[in-house]
Amino acid sequence: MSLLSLQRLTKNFGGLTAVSSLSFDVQPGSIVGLIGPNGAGKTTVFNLITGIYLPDQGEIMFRQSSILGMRTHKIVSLGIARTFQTIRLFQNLSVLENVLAGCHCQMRSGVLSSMFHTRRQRLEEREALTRSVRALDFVGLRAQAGQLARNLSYGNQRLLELARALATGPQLLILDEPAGGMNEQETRRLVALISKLRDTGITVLLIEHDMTLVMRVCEKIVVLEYGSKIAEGSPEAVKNDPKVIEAYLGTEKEW
Ligand SMILES: Nc1ncnc2c1ncn2[C@@H]1O[C@H](COP(=O)(O)OP(=O)(O)OP(=O)(O)O)[C@@H](O)[C@H]1O
Repeated sequence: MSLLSLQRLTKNFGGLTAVSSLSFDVQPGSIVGLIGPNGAGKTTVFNLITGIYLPDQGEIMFRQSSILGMRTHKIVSLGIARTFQTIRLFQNLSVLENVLAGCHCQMRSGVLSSMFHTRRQRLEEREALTRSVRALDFVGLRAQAGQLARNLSYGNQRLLELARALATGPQLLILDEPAGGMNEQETRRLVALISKLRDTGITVLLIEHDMTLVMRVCEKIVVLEYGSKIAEGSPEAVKNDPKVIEAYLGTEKEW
């Protein structure tokens, strides 16, 4: 049974159809890549899944239930976390504080509990701290927990975003160009981390222009062009698909 199922999703922006009747499934425990030329609609798909946009048509099922129309924080609490194409960190907060901020939407205590610092709130804070430290450990940034985010290298800032998403305890992790701006060594480390994530039972859906990374880590690849799916299958099958080759050759820019 699928963990995530997109069914005939369509999103228009004025006269432009950014995503057109798109359907695909993500199986639990898999690593799926969403690729396509610039402007193909990949980020829009992520924004639809995470509740930033509402589709004009279609359905989004997570664990067999519709998440259509839900607010982003509700979707996160159900077990979907994401990172963004451009780094979105609190640069003047510490590495640990950045991860803790990501846990915030999981907390149930209200304003009154915060004001009076109730037992429940203290418990939730301690749990958030444990999860945050564990996430930093996972990405290899525990030793830098006290540093300001802005003092981390670019590659480590990307890993910090990954840790922040991980600390929410997701079943599905959505990564928008996780290797963007990384050097070769950082990319290799990321590939190992993504495989390690899957080994812990987390399902990964990623957008990535680095084809070597995509081909190396993904079991399934979905290819978009002008908002429509033109291919879906194993890296080998997709690489040799004439429609994909044509779309790839037809674009001047790197995927
Ligand atoms: N909020 C918006 N309003 C209007 N048009 C938008 C909006 N978001 C995206 N688009 C348009 O929808 C199309 C798909 O954009 P999207 O960012 O999803 O593509 P992408 O495949 O992620 O591209 P890239 O690889 O460059 O990040 C583009 O033509 C884009 O200009």
